[in-house]
Amino acid sequence: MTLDLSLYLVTDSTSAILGSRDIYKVVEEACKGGVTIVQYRDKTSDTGLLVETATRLHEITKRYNVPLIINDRVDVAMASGAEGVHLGQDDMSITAAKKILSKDAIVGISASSVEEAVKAVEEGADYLGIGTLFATPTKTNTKNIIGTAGVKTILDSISRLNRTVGTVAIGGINLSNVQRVLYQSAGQNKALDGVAIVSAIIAADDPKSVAEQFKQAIAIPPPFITGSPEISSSVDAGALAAAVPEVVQKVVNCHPIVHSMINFVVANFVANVAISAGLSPIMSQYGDEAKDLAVHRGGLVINMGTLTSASIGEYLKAIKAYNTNGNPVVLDPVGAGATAIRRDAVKTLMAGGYFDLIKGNEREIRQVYGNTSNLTQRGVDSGPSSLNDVEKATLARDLARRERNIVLLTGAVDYLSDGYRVIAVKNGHELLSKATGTGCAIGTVCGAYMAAYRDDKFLAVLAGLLMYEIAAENAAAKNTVHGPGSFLPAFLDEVHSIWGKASQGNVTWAHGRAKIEEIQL
Ligand SMILES: Cc1ncc(COP(=O)(O)OP(=O)(O)O)c(N)n1
Ligand SMILES: Cc1nc(C(=O)O)sc1CCOP(=O)(O)O
Repeated sequence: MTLDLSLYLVTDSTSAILGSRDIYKVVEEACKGGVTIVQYRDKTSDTGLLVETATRLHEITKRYNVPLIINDRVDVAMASGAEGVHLGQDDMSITAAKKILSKDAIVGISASSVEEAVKAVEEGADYLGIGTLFATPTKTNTKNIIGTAGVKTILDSISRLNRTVGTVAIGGINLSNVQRVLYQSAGQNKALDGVAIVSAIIAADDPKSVAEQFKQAIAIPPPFITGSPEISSSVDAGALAAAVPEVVQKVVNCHPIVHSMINFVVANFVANVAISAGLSPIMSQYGDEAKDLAVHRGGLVINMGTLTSASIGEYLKAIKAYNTNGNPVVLDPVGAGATAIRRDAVKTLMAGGYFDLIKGNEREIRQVYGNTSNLTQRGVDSGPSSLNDVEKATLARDLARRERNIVLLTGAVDYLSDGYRVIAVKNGHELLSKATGTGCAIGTVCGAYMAAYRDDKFLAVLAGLLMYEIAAENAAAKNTVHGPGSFLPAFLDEVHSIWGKASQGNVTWAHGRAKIEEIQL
């Protein structure tokens, strides 16, 4: 049997995951759905039952030409005729297992650090189970949560050894993060060979269908090289505009928490916008606090406007907490190209976690993307544009496609993309650019919108943006508004007025107001 690690199913017989279902049926359905290797992992049964279950599982997996691996127990692998074992760092050594097992037996081992991985490869492991990728309720006593950045470091280290070894990541992988796990963890010369999944398949109502969906997600061609045929790039601007009021209503009814690690110049204004919009803001720069805050299904905003020597470490702690809890994170790379410190900060943050939304002006987005030829940035203001409309739309699309996220490139016209769909949003008012904080507040609003409306992040960001920019248009139209000083309070009033209407189910505020255009690239 060939070793195909691409979709590696690890079983779990506990009531929390398997429940009252039949493990044999679940494994058989998963094999039908296309899992390529199965590990029988049972931490509590006695040896007799382990051998009996493994033997029956092996009869099933053989029918699908899928290798069966036994967790921890070389004796059970031998007694059941399974194709191999998976060892933990505290189990028998690879050398000892290889001595006992047949010469073509598969021996895999867990690795959570470069040292463990290198040692395992040198000892002749057939594959590594690299983790813990993300925190997971399936196994809470894990050593080290390493994220995609940790997996990438391990892959880079073992690729230098010039030895053949398979690799899978394990821990918290599900259908919504599997593609970015594969993309973000890829090292320079070595990518993961697959993903190991427990609860997302074993606890699923329909394991076959979920396995099929994993197969599809894993098979999507790498973005950037070719457009993905599975994902539509066409936009129905009218339908998007029509969907916005309902999203705004859902968000205001949900009153999501939004944690802003925001610059001190604008913190007060941004908090006022958030409160006026019916959101629940907290402005905390203390990364360790994020552990407690990240459990509330809110969003996090990283705004680099007033970096200090301590900021990056604090940001990384908070990003990790929100990524681990599956809650959205926004990067607002304020002044990204202005100094060497900020340029490095962008790289560190991009490698250290996942951003659901990157929001910035043209120069900031170019800096994040790495399109920096002839790019100068003197301070944190946007400066004159050097790209035409199509180039801006392309930049937003390409960054979103590369990062598998949403990109909002702000300016007189905003460009919003999820890597496939691209729209231009022509709402807003010039007065928004005449005061500090008005751009930063968009990041906070959109972070909260993505947290409260999870069906479509692209639509969530669009809804937050339109609510904000229509409020600005309403404020600017007031005859009491003569400039930035009178605009800001009027703007807060208008945000609050839309909140009031939306919370009563009144959608008239949005009628005929969205100025959205599809961009075909
Ligand atoms: C594919 C894969 N990777 C890692 C593990 C974890 O194994 P281990 O460290 O032995 O921990 P337990 O599974 O024994 O709790 C795995 N089982 N499979
Ligand atoms: C069995 C196991 N080993 C891990 C490790 O980090 O070594 S994490 C894990 C459980 C993974 O479960 P799920 O896919 O449900 O998150």
